[in-house]
Amino acid sequence: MTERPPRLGRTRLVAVDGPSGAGKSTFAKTLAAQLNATLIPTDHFATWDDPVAWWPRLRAVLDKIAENEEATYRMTDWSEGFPKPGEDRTIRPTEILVVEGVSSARKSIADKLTAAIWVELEDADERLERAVARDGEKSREHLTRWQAFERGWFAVDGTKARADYVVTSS
Ligand SMILES: Nc1ncnc2c1ncn2[C@@H]1O[C@H](COP(=O)(O)OP(=O)(O)OP(=O)(O)O)[C@@H](O)[C@H]1O
Ligand SMILES: Nc1ccn([C@H]2C[C@H](O)[C@@H](COP(=O)(O)O)O2)c(=O)n1
Repeated sequence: MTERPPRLGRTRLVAVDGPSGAGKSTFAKTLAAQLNATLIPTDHFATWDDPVAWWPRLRAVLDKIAENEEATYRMTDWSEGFPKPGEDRTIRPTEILVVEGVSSARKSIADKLTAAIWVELEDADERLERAVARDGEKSREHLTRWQAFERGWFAVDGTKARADYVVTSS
């Protein structure tokens, strides 16, 4: 990854995208630790009612990092299994920034990405069961709705076709 050039100012921005339950968060945590990178999960912005339209708030953070400035945002808190406003988080300029979550590799950020990684697991039922096992049975309805939404999003955005790497979960 460090052989590829930075495209967000001095920062190498790496996006880990793919459908819910495929293993993005798990993969991205390991990747960020190995690269000594800062990790921003899009869960810090998304809520059930706002799956992707929060983007301007994350984009504002990325724009500050591109200017080599620190940036602060209010995290969504999922600790009780539902989204509520959480604490502020400040991100400092960094050599490598990993952004992980559905829509993190969206078309509008493609020219700033050092790498787009697509994490997938073909079996949609298995993905749903993994996500329900993670979040609890009460989340099944939300997750089912979310997975239907993201299918449409990915089809329109064409995310996978732009990926530099495809990681297949097993
Ligand atoms: N390779 C794997 N094999 C089995 N289970 C896995 C694997 N990778 C992740 N999981 C588990 O599957 C669940 C979903 O993984 P994870 O949260 O990383 O996916 P995600 O793509 O980030 O999902 P979401 O978009 O819903 O946040 C978690 O409970 C995780 O521990
Ligand atoms: N513990 C969590 C965290 C997030 N979610 C929601 C947030 C999104 O609506 C959706 C997918 O998140 P992404 O992979 O895009 O970061 O899941 C949740 O239900 N439980």
